[in-house]
Amino acid sequence: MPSVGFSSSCNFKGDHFFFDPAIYTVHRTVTAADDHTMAEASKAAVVPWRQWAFANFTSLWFVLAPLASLLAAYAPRRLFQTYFNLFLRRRVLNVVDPYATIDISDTSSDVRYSRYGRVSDTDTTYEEVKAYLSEACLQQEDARELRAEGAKDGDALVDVADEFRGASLWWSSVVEDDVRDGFKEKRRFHRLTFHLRHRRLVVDEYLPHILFTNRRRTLYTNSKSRGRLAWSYIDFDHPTTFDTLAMDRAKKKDIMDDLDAFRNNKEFYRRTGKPWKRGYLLYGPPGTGKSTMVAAMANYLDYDIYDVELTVVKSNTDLRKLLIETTSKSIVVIEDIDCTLDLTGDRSKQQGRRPKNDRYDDDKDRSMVTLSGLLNFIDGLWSACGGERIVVFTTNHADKLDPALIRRGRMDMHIEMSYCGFKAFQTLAKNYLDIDGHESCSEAKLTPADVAECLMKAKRAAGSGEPSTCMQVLIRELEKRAEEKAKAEAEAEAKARAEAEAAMAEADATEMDPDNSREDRQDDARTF
Ligand SMILES: Nc1ncnc2c1ncn2[C@@H]1O[C@H](COP(=O)(O)OP(=O)(O)OP(=O)(O)O)[C@@H](O)[C@H]1O
Repeated sequence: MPSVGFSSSCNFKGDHFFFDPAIYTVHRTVTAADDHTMAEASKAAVVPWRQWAFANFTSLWFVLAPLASLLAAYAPRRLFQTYFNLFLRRRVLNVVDPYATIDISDTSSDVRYSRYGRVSDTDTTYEEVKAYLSEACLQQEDARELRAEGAKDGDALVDVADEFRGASLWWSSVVEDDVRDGFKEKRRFHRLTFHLRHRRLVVDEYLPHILFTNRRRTLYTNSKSRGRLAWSYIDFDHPTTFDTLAMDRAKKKDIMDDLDAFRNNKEFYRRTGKPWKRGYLLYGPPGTGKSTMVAAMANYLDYDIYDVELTVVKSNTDLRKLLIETTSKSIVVIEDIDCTLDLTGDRSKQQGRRPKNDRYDDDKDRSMVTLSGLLNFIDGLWSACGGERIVVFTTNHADKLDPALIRRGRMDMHIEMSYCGFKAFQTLAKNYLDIDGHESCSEAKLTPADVAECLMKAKRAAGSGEPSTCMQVLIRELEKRAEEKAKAEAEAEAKARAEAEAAMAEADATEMDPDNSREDRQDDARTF
């Protein structure tokens, strides 16, 4: 959560309100020219006033004193204090100083705690505001660049006046000493000052405007450091968009419409009692763009990505902890889910088959996340926390997954990523060679990754980038790839056929001469 706090500051000086009636009276009565007259006049004015005050104070005291002691005895002290703090003081202060400030602190040195203990810090609000201020500074000629006291060398901080819908706002950078548990640290924050009457505008519109337009997407991944599982993160800066994604246009539009419907229908989800989340299963052969699709989704929705590495998650509880720490407006991805874990629940079947990127030798380091743990992760009670979340599984073999894992409702949309068709080829030709509406397309089953590689080669080989030369190289390259692929497939097929024939021949031999084979088995037994 962004650390945004309100404070109303006030330079209240008591002497502004100091009032001495005696002196006031004396000055008003100084009209005579000589000292004697002045002294007489002052005596004449002061004495009756003092007498009046003394007489009234005494009688007032007799009235107020019992009232005060009654109040002190019976009035609830807290109520009194609250009333004073919330009402009287605020009223007075607002008249004296009608400006409010919001501090957005740099939390990089702070530590956040969840109910499970210390967690990684993931608040990037400070950096987003800084990006906004740097931009504003470039645009405003009168914005002063200054270094706040205590800032590190080379760290230019800004003092910027801004305007939003007619409201004037001022930003300044502040560095303060912060003493916690006996340790002194520098606390850095951006301070926004504005008139109190713009409070709603600032909170509801201005700050979201800054944080949204300067929001940098983040790619998180879970890792283990010193035995503790936490999200680590980097800026997510993937250039893929739905425009550059090569796939059938109608299919692409379907996906974009579905994402729009998800994003814009918060109210619908609330009304129908459904948690605001959606699951996508991306399946297809390697190199058909499953990971690329996730990047395109994140860029389209402007969401962060949480890339879950299941092999380092030891238990269902750890998985749940990770889930709780994800924020809304995010895509949680589990890639190659079929090879990451044994999700059948029968671990004995998995002996000898290690996960793709298993780095651990001991069984104690193996992930014990179960199918039910994963199902809970997707749509258990915890999964609804935060809302506006998308879950994506990618796999090369959808048929290997447990049907419970991918049933509609969990994985709402199943998207097949397939070989490069005509439209996909055109998109790639446009992306790589800047050629529009090219007619040729390989008949072979090439993945977009294969085609992309050919296009890169064609561009390199053509050197000058002349489209016609490029195309010749490309067509040659595609044909070569297609031949290689056909050859590899034919070889694989021939091998599989030979193996099947050998197995059938062995079975026939056993059937025709059962005694012989029994003798063989007895011989084997004697040898042992
Ligand atoms: N549909 C596509 N549109 C544009 N580029 C693509 C597409 N598919 C693949 N590519 C290119 O091929 C590369 C590999 O694609 P990607 O990693 O997305 O495939 P994948 O299906 O996730 O593969 P794997 O199953 O092995 O993880 C990408 O970097 C991208 O350049």
